Amino acid sequence: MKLFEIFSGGSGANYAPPAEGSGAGGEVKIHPALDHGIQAGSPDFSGGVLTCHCTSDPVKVMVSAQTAHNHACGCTKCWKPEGAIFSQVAVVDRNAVEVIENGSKLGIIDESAAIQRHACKECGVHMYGRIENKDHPFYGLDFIHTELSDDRGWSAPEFAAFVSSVIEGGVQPSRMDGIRARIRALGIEPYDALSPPLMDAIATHIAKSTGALPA
Ligand SMILES: N[C@@H](CCC(=O)N[C@@H](CSCO)C(=O)NCC(=O)O)C(=O)O
Ligand SMILES: [Zn+2]
Ligand SMILES: [Zn+2]
Repeated sequence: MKLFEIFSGGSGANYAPPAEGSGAGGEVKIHPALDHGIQAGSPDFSGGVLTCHCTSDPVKVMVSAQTAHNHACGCTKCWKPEGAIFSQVAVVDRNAVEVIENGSKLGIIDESAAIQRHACKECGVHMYGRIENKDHPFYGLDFIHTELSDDRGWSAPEFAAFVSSVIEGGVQPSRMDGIRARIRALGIEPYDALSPPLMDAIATHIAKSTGALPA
């Protein structure tokens, strides 16, 4: 199976957890779209419109396909809603992503990054992350945050990635046991990189490009 096949397979605007990230019930806050239980996706869902957080002239991006491999990501590069320590990010075929309004407000956060994040220069929200390197294992896929859409039915988060990286973002290392326990209680597994199937797929892509495995 090709990597592309494997990988294509409520707004957080007012979210403000306490500084230490514990809710009233004592739960660790992960992300507003996960904290009250993970919502299942709909098998017949076929996309929706992502809207940035600007109150006037928001950027709108049409995504005309269901997402795959939705996950919570603890890395420092993915966009997180105010107060959240994880992002929620999924992939979708780049051909299914189209900027439909106010695209002039978009700029690329870091042109040297593998995933070029096209963000609203006014509100800072990342509208889509695109890979331009054709040799990258994930070329052909865009990274999007489905919480930017009011549509319901997007694929559900399946795992938490780059969990240890939240420390790089300023989370106290002493909180990690609680964070991993909360992720497991939500019904998904915490990983310090991507999920094992995706890491295997990346390694397979590399092995085929180096010749360690037949192409
Ligand atoms: N410890 C680093 C990890 C950053 C990282 O490797 N992020 C991954 C996952 S992002 C979505 O799953 C990645 O592929 N990054 C490539 C890029 O961002 O261009 C940190 O926390 O910064
Ligand atoms: Zn905006
Ligand atoms: Zn990330």
